[in-house]
Amino acid sequence: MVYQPGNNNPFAIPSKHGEMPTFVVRASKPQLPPVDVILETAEVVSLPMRTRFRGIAVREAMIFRGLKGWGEFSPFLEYDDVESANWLAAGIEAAWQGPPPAVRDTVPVNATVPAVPASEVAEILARFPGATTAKVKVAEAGQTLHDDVERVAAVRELIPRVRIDANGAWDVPTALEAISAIGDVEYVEQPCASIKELAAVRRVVDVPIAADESIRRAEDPLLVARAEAADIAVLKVAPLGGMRKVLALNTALKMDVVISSALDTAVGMAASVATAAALPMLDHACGLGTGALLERDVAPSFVPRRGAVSLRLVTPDDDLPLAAPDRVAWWEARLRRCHAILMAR
Ligand SMILES: O=C(O)CCC(=O)c1ccccc1C(=O)O
Ligand SMILES: [Mg+2]
Repeated sequence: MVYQPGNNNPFAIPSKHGEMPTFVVRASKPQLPPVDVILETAEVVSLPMRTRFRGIAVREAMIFRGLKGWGEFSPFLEYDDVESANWLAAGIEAAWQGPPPAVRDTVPVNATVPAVPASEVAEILARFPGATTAKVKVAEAGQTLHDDVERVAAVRELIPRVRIDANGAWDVPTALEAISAIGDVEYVEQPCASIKELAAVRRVVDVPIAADESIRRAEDPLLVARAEAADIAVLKVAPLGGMRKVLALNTALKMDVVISSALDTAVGMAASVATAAALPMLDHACGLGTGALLERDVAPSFVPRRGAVSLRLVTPDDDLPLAAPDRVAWWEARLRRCHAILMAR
């Protein structure tokens, strides 16, 4: 924490020229609420999806209330505790610090198209009214390049600006082949898994390359920029440890950014939208319309209207779709382990 200047410090002594001294006090780490305080208000929810996404048919999440509102803790089930601890830091920040100051109150969003057959594209896009950009999942396991080409073509007929996300599934030659087969796109998100491969693809193709996993799952989120491996940074608030962490990264990266959800519930989405709303510059649609992919949410979802979502605080509904007792116990144990990791950081 930084206190300055010393104007309201009763112990400050003005210099002989009359200025008050500036001094800086740094806490060793941000204040963490005790884990039992978090657990007092915590609920574990189980949210069915309208369409399977990233292999997920039911989204589980823990939400809890702090002094400034609600926070979400929802790392994907397969993530380890060290990675998941970032998600907890983000939830605690939302609940005990609240959002940073906004510079806009709506955020343009892309339609998010899971790896569905081309025949289902229109029905998915109808959930994102007014969207002028669509993000299409490609390179799904068990599917072919032909499936991707057909799906993207079906999207393009309805929404001209398309970005694709391969989630790191291609090697370099496959990425080059796929990018040329799929044709004109706004950008290609995470075509390959490693930073080296991203850089190799980027050197050869004209389309911009976006990095997602190479930032949010990396030891050092700045490596992508140093390696000149991407044009655009896709930043997710929970995996990167919170709203202020993402705003700091945005400054450090000196790249165009897109804020995207991690399949957040409305509670996590409020923090993601608040982050996008606080960016000094925002030139691209964000991936914050995924509430439209949930059958049920913890509060009214951030569903896009006229291609944008609106900034707002979220209070969960009274009748939450609660998870079964064994799942609640699993999430409580995970919360305790991740909290211990944050205490030790
Ligand atoms: O960016 C979007 O349109 C939606 C968010 C999204 O795609 C996503 C959601 C959960 C986990 C991973 C991803 C991803 O971008 O890879
Ligand atoms: Mg992605």
